[in-house]
Amino acid sequence: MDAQTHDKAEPAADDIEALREEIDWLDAEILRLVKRRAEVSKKIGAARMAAGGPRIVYNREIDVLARYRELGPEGRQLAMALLNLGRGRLGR
Ligand SMILES: C=C(O[C@@H]1C=C(C(=O)O)C=C[C@H]1O)C(=O)O
Repeated sequence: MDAQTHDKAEPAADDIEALREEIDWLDAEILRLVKRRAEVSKKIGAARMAAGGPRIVYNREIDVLARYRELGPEGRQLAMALLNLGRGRLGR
């Protein structure tokens, strides 16, 4: 069995617990990064608005949407959720 075949094989029941641990770790990392992203985005928005700039910079948001395009419709939803989280109360 080559590495590729092995990668595509179903995990044995014994592997499930280890894979779940990896998912738990990944979710914790994703949550940490999403929270940090929202914090940074809010900081930029507050600084820009304090300087009299706009609340939203559409060309930057289009770039963000493009980054997630490879994930299809879910990528768009994910990118929109990230952008919305960064707006916080500023965007409501
Ligand atoms: C963070 C910024 O402010 C807003 C938030 C963005 C984001 O969360 O990626 C992108 C563009 C802006 O509408 C920015 O201008 O870079």
